Amino acid sequence: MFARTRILSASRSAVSRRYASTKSLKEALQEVIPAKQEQLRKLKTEHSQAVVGDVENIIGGMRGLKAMLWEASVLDPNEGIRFHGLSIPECQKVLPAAPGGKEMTAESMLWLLMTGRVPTEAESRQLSRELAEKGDLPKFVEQLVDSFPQTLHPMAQLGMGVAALNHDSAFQAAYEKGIKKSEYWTHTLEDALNLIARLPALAARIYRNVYKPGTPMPAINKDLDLIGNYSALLGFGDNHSLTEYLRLYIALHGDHEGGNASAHTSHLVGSTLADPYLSYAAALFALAGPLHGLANQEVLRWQLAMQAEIGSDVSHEQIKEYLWKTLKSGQVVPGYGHGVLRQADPRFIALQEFCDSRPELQQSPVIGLVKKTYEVAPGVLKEHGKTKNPYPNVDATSGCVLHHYGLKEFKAILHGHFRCLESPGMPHAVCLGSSPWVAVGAAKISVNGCIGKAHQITRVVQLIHRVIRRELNGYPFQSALSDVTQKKQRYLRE
Ligand SMILES: CC(=O)SCCNC(=O)CCNC(=O)[C@H](O)C(C)(C)COP(=O)(O)OP(=O)(O)OC[C@H]1O[C@@H](n2cnc3c(N)ncnc32)[C@H](O)[C@@H]1OP(=O)(O)O
Ligand SMILES: O=C([O-])CC(=O)C(=O)O
Repeated sequence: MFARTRILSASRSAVSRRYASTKSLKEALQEVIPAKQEQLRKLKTEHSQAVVGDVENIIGGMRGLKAMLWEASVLDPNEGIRFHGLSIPECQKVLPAAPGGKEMTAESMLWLLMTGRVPTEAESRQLSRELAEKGDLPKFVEQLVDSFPQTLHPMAQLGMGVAALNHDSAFQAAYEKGIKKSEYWTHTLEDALNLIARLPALAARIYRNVYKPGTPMPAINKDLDLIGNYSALLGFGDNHSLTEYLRLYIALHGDHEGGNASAHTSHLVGSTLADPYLSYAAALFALAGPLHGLANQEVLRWQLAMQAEIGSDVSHEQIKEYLWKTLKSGQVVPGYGHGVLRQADPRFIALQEFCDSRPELQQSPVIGLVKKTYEVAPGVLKEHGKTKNPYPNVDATSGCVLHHYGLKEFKAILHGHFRCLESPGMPHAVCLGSSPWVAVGAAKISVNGCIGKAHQITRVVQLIHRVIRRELNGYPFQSALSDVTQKKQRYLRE
C-alpha cells in the first residue's frame, strides 16, 4: 500500500515580492524564521486542540490522512501543485533562469520553497555559486562509492553515499556540543545546503561507475548552476536541450506537498533529530520503489515494450488493446493514478509543453507514443474502474524525454537524483520543525501512524508463528502460508 499523507497548509498566499536584493539564502531565512517560530508558537497555544479531520479507514495506510503541517506547497486534487501559492506557469514566469537558458533553475525553486519569496537573479546566482563551491565530495566518500559493485542498484548506492556524508554533519557536531532548540535551524541549513551541493558529484560518480566506467569526470564549474554542473558531470554538458529539460524537471519536482512516501519518511526520521544526511538517505530508500520514484523508469520500459510489440505508428485501438493486456495481466499502468491528484498532473502538462516546443521531441517516436497513450488511457482506466485517478502523473512522460536525449540507462539513479531536490522540502521542514514545534508535532503524529504499522507487524509475526507451528505438526509450510494468506485477503476485501 502506498502511504500518502495529506498536509494541513499553514499559508496559501503567494509571497512573490521582487526587489533588488542580494541576500544569501541564510540571510533571507534569518529574516523569515523568527516570524515563523512565533507563528508556530501561536498556532500551538491557540489551536492545539483543533480537530482537523476524521480517520476513516486505516487499511489503506495513511492515505488521505491530514497528518503534518506544511506550507511550502499545496496539492489540490484537481488543480495540482502550487509552490507558496504560485502555479507551475507562474513559477515558470517569475523564477530566474540560468545564464543562456530559459527554464527556471533548481536553485530559484529551492529559494522560493525555503523562504516563500521569489529570489532576484543576483540571489539565485549567488546560491548557484555557493552550491558549486561546496560541491566536491570528501575523498573517503569517493572511495566508498568506487568500492561498490557495478551491479549494486544505483539507488542503494546513492542512499549509502548520502548517509556517509553525515560524517561531516554540522548539526550533529553542534548538537553534541549542546545548542538551543531555537538555533537548530542554522546547523540544519548548513547540512542541507552541503548535501544538495554534493548530490550532483555523488550521483554522477555512481552513474559513471555503473554505466561509463573509467571515463574522467570534469571538475565542478563555479560559474554554472547546480543542474548545469550535474549535466556536465554526467557527461552531457554540451547537450543544451537536455540540460534545460533537467532544470525544468528538477525544479518541478522541488516539492509535492511534503506528504508523499519519500518526503514523509524524511520528516519522520528528521523528527528524531537525526541529521539531514540520514533523514534524506532514508527518504531515498522510500523513493526507490516502483510505485514512487522508479515509476518513470517503469513507464519507459512499458512504452518501449509497447513500441516493440505494436510499433510507433499505431491506432488508438491498438493502444487500447495493449492497455487492457497490461491490466488483465494484473499490473498497474505505470505513470497513471495518484495518491492525491484527481486530474492530469500539471507537471505532466508542463513537460508535454516542453516537448511540444521542441522539433526534435515532436519527431520522437517514443514521445509520440506517450502522447497517444494519454489520449486513450484515461478512458480505459475509467472503464477498468479501480483507480481513483485515471489521469497521467508526471512520470508518464519524464523518463521518456531523458531517453530521447540520450540518458538511456534504466536503473533509477537518474530518477533518484532528479527527485533529490525534494530535499528543499525536507530541510525546510527540518529547519522550521526542529525549532521546535513542528518536529514535536510531527513526531507525535508519526508515532501514531506507526502504531498502526507496528500492530500489523505484530500480527504478521503471530501469523508466521502459527504457520511454523503447523509445519512442525507435519503441515507443509507453503500450503499453510497460502491458506492463511487467502484468508487474510478475503478478510481485507470484506
Ligand atoms: C512521482 C510519483 O511518485 S507519482 C506516482 C507514480 N507511480 C505510478 O505511476 C505507478 C502507477 N500508479 C499506481 O500504482 C497508483 O495510482 C499510485 C501508487 C500512484 C497511487 O496508489 P493509490 O493511492 O493506492 O491509488 P488508488 O486509491 O486510486 O488505488 C485504488 C486501486 O486502483 C489501482 N490502481 C491505481 N492506479 C492504477 C493504475 N495506474 N493502473 C491500474 N490500477 C491502478 C490500485 O492498485 C488499487 O487497486 P487495489 O484496490 O487492488 O489495491
Ligand atoms: O506526491 C506524491 O504522492 C507522489 C508524487 O507525485 C511526487 O512525489 O512528486
